[in-house]
Amino acid sequence: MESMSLVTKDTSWWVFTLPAFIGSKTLLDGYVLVSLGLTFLSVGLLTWAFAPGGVAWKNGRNRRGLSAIPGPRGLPVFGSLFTLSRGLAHRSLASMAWSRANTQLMALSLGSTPLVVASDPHTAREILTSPYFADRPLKQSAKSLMFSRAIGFAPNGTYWRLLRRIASTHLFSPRRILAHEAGRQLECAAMLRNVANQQRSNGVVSLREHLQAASLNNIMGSVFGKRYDPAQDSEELNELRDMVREGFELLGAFNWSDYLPWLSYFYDPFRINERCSKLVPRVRKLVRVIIEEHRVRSNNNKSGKLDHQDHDHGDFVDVLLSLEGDEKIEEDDMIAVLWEMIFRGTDTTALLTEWVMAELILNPDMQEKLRAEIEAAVGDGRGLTDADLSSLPYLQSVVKETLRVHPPGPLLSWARLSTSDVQLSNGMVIPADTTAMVNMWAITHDPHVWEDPRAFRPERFMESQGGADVDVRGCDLRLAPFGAGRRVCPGKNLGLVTVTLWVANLVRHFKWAQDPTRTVDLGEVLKLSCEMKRPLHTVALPVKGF
Ligand code: HEM
Repeated sequence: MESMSLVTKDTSWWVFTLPAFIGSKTLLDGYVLVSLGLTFLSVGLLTWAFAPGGVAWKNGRNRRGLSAIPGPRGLPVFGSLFTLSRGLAHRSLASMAWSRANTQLMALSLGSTPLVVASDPHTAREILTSPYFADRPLKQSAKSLMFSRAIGFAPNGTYWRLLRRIASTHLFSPRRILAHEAGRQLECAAMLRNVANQQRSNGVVSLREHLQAASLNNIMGSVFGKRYDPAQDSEELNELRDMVREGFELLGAFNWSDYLPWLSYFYDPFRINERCSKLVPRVRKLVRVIIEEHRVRSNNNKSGKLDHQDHDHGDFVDVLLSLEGDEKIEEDDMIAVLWEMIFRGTDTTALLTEWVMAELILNPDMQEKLRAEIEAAVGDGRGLTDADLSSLPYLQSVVKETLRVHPPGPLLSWARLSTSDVQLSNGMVIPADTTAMVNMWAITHDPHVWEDPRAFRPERFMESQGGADVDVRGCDLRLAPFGAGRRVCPGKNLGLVTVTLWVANLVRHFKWAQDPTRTVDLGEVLKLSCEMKRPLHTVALPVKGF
């Protein structure tokens, strides 16, 4: 689709035609280089001087509606690339929007890419729910890693709708989430045991490693029907972990060439292309083996060797393999879809749980209150189930407040792309082929939207204490950490139920306190998601009776 050419189109033609055109044998001719440099500089300066929003908004692109879209000029040629390429972009963009009073919409240039950022709930809703913003710009790394064929980056069209429908019915529907409850419980029990062992032997617990292991195994269970035992499957597990880590790095890395395509000829500090092309065959190999195992099992099943309960409790691979007719998808597409699920499902769940636990360690009174609520609900010593979670309002409020203060995707992780001019209710028009971001962090930290936004106060969501009843799943844009509209996160219910169950069990079984040698630090680092800069180290004292 044409709009997808934003960062992927081939721009190499000029390297070969330009020398001939200006009568020189080589591009490295001194005269040519100086002329090119001067032309480049003048065009850069001219467009910069006359374009609010920066170079990518030249020719009045930001003035198509009744009101112009305001924004900083940024630097010639680069625009605001430096603001987004390092540090905490959500915070820099929020400060910029607040100081310029550009919260509704702010125009920026990322090299040659025009970008708008919404930092208020109303405009955010208009963008996220518009059918003309149902595409995403495609980063080079995502394309190289096959994500253009997976749900998150596939362009809005028949193929994407088919994938969404299959995933909603067979992976994320309430019935399927319930069917995988046993797996969640299993991972949770293993995590609690490992935490207890580490506390016993080391006197402290590095919680992140336990959360990441549980998260990966949990998603592997629902998607691939495969759970790893670290003692027995260490080789395959290490390979999988290594691939996931490499993929995260590649997708999360800021690739300058996405915005300045000409840079790719001489500047690729992270060796993104080279690393992607090494990773893809490894992914294919691993996923193909698992698909083949499923094929063999399914053939045996057809000949009556396996029982039928597999159909109900089957995993996502079984589902994809069973598709027929128009719904049948190619093996490479299947690999892309399955691979994406591991990516999306693993880090978000682990890092959100880590943020919740960090806040509970810093607020022991809240931790105590939560433990008391859980005990009152399941004091008879039985295990907590998914069904118990909805009747624990304080637990729900703690998770919501964490999503507000530490949204895992502060810029909603994946931007949107306009496929035609979009008229907003404030009179601004966002032109076609514009990348749009919603700064959810700015919204959840805006004092006009939330009272005392920097304070961690779960009570603000307790209806019994006059708090607000906010649905975080995309209905209320004051707090929409899973996005909204047709591209809202399809894994939101699975993510929420997993995090809530794990937090409840972690608090029920242990009293969590600061490790005096490494106190809790709420510093952030923004990669693919926003995680704690320093992994959480903590003391976990077993609660009597468990
Ligand atoms: C705490 C957990 C999670 C958070 C905070 C989160 C957040 C998000 C956000 C902000 C988006 C972009 C939404 C938009 O553009 O409006 C997204 C998309 C997506 N998420 Fe999640 N997510 C979580 C868990 C999961 C899980 C567990 C899965 C699957 C196993 C998943 C799969 C996806 C997919 C496939 C998309 C792309 C949807 C599309 O483009 O059509 N997410 N997520």
